[in-house]
Amino acid sequence: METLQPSTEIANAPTKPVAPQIAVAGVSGYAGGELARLLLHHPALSGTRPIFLGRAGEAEVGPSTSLEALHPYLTAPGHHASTPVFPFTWNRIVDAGTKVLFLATPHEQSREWVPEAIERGIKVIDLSGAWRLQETRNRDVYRLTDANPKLAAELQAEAVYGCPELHRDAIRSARLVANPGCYSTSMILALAPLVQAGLVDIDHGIICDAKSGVSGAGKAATAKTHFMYAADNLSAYNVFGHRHTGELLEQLHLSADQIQFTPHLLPIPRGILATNYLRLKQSTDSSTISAVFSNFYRHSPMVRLYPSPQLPQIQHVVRTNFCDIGFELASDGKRLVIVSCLDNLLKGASGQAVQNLNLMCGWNEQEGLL
Ligand SMILES: NC(=O)C1=CN([C@@H]2O[C@H](COP(=O)(O)OP(=O)(O)OC[C@H]3O[C@@H](n4cnc5c(N)ncnc54)[C@H](OP(=O)(O)O)[C@@H]3O)[C@@H](O)[C@H]2O)C=CC1
Ligand SMILES: CC(=O)N[C@@H](CCC(=O)OP(=O)(O)O)C(=O)O
Repeated sequence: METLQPSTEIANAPTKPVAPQIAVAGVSGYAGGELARLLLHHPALSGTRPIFLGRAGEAEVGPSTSLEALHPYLTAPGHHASTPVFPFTWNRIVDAGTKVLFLATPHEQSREWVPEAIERGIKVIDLSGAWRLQETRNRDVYRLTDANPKLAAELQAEAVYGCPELHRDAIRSARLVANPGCYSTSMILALAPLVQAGLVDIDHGIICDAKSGVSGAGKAATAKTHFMYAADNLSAYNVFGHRHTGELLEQLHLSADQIQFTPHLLPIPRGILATNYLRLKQSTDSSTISAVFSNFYRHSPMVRLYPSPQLPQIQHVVRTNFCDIGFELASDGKRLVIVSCLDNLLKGASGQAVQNLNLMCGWNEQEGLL
C-alpha cells in the first residue's frame, strides 16, 4: 500500500517561530489591564498564554484572583474567573519558562525586580520610570535605591529607552527596555524630527504644554485625582519639576534652560494632548516641515501625520496605539506650533510596550496593535 508522504511544499514550509513565554507583573493596575488585553489578543501569541502576576507572595500558593475579577471588560463570554492571577514569585516565573517579563509596577518595585530578572536570563520591558534616565541628576527625582549599585549601574548603562521611533535597532537586541513616560512620548515624537534636523532655534526655548486624562495617575485616587477635584476642572501641576522633563532633555539632547514642560490634569479618563511651541532658525514653509516629518517617520507605522493646518484631537487616538501629529506655521515662517496626541495607556504605556516586544521578537512592529 502506498504510504502517505508529506508534500514537498509542506515539508519545506518555514516553521513558525515559537513565541516566548511572557509574564506580566502589576496586572491589576490600569496599564497592566491594557497589557493583558493586548497580549491575550496578540496573533503571534495565540499558542502561548502569558502568566499574570500580582504583588509578591508565597511560592506555594495558588491564584490570588482572576484577570476577569480584576478587569471585567476582559471577560470572554462564559469565562468568568478563568484566567488566574498568581502572587509574584521568581519560582513561578522561572518554572513557567518565562523569557520576557513586563513590569507594570511602581518605579521602586521595578528598580528592585529588573536586576533579579536579568540575572535569571529573563528580558524585561519595564513600564515604570525606574530605568529611563541615564543621568543621575535626572534620575534623582525618583529617589531610587539599589541593593547592588554596581550591577544597577551596569544595567542602567545598557537599558534601552523604549521609543521605537528613535531606537528601533537597539530595542531589537535589548535585554532591558525602559518604556517611555506617557507625556514624554507625546512631546518627544512631536519634537525629535525638527530638533534632530537642526531646524529649531533651541536658544529661543521650546515650550511644551501637555494635558493628560486622569488614568495617567494610576488607579489609586489621590487628593488631586479624585472626582471632586478632577471633574469639571483643568489644573497645572509640577511646573518646574515633572519627572518626564529628564526624558526630554536626554532624548532631545537639550539642557534644562532650553525646554519648559508643564503638565495639566484634564477631566477625562484617558488621552494626552501636547501643544509644543517653538521657533525655527530660518523662515521655512509648511511643505519643508511636512517633508521632515514624513521622512523621519517613513518606517513608523504608529505615527500618523496630519496635513497642515489639520490638528489632531484626543478623541481620534483614544483606545489606539497611534501618536497623531499636526502643526501650524505662522505667516513669518518661523513660529511653529506642533500638536501631538496619544492614549496614555496605549502609545503612552502598554501599546508601546507591545510594540517593543514585537521588535524584540522580530515580528512586525504593529502586530496586535491595529
Ligand atoms: N497610567 C499611565 O498612563 C502610565 C503608567 N506608567 C507606569 O506604569 C506603571 C503602572 O502604572 P498604572 O497601571 O497606571 O498604575 P496602577 O496604580 O493603576 O497599578 C499599579 C500596579 O502595581 C501594583 N503594585 C503596587 N505596589 C506594588 C508593589 N509594592 N509590588 C508589586 N506590585 C505593586 C499594583 O497592585 P495592587 O493592585 O495590588 O495595588 C498594580 O497592579 C507605573 O510604573 C507607571 O508609572 C507609564 C506610562 C503611563
Ligand atoms: C495624569 C498623571 O498624573 N500622569 C502621570 C504621568 C504618567 C506616566 O507616564 O507615568 P510614569 O512616568 O510614572 O511611568 C504624572 O504626571 O505623574
